[in-house]
Amino acid sequence: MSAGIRTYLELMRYENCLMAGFAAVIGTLIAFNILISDASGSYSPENFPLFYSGLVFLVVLLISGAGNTINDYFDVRIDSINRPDRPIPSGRATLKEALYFSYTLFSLGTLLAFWINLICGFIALFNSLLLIFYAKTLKGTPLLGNLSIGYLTGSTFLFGASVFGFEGLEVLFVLFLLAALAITAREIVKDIEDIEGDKVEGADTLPIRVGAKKAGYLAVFIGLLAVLLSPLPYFMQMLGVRYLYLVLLADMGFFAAIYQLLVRNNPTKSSRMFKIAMFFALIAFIAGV
Ligand SMILES: CC(C)=CCC/C(C)=C/CC/C(C)=C/CC/C(C)=C/COC[C@H](O)COP(=O)(O)O
Ligand SMILES: CC(C)=CCC/C(C)=C/CC/C(C)=C/CC/C(C)=C/COP(=O)(O)OP(=O)(O)O
Ligand SMILES: [Mg+2]
Repeated sequence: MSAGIRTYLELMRYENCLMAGFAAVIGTLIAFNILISDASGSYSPENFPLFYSGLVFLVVLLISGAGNTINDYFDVRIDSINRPDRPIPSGRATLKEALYFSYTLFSLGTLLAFWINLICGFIALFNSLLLIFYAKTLKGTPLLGNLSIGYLTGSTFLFGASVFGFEGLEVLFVLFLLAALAITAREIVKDIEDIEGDKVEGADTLPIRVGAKKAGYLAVFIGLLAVLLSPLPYFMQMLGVRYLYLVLLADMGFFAAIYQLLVRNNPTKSSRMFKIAMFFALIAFIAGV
């Protein structure tokens, strides 16, 4: 029986896609907010690009969904050990269905991105190719794979800001950096969580290369760096004081994630706490506009 809608949504990991799309629109909002206060006066409050913001959301939703799907396509063997309940190893979706679905999403997302402007189009094209390269090859490269996902997720903010061309890109670099650091730390924690299945499969991840303890210390260092830099958007006057109060809540979540990893030696709970903290950080970004 062919895969149903629910299975395709599961393949996309639609919750991640919604969060990524939301982050991209926040990037558009924050860039616009900064550019309208710019002395040149080339932007005014009444001309917020609502239609293009919808396109930004849709492009990121499609391309991140494509990235999750192609990831499961190439991970079928390792997932049959670590995640046997996922759509492909469980038999609810075939490899061919997943591959065609992924390429359809990549193509649609990239075409829509070029509709916005050339910078958006080239970011979408580059990210699509990187997601395929990650799933096929890069994932098995210690740390480089983690950094790729960090860049890709952080790039959602840059993508949203690139609705305004290059000037949008430079104002959102700090948010890109914060997200990239937080996600990279979480990706290392996820590799610590998957170390047994990865060993059986002969994968070459950072925890397998240097040991779970040292990999954990690196994840903690990167996570703490993100927390230390988190007040920057306020002090750089990109976001208001509401951001500062709420991001301190998110920072407590990051500390809880670090506690779960270092003290309780629980990478599963740590990974989940990282994700909750990132969600609060997203809320902080929007509250700070
Ligand atoms: C310190 C500070 C203020 C950090 C900012 C953190 C922040 C706002 C991050 C944004 C993260 C974001 C845009 C997430 C979207 C969801 C997503 C695509 C995450 C990447 O997930 C890849 C992961 O491997 C999926 O795994 P799983 O969640 O287990 O399915
Ligand atoms: C900005 C634009 C146009 C696109 C960005 C698209 C985004 C947000 C990509 C980054 C996040 C993402 C969707 C990554 C997909 C690849 C993925 C699931 C990586 C993690 O996979 P594994 O390392 O295999 O771990 P699990 O499969 O166990 O989660
Ligand atoms: Mg995978």
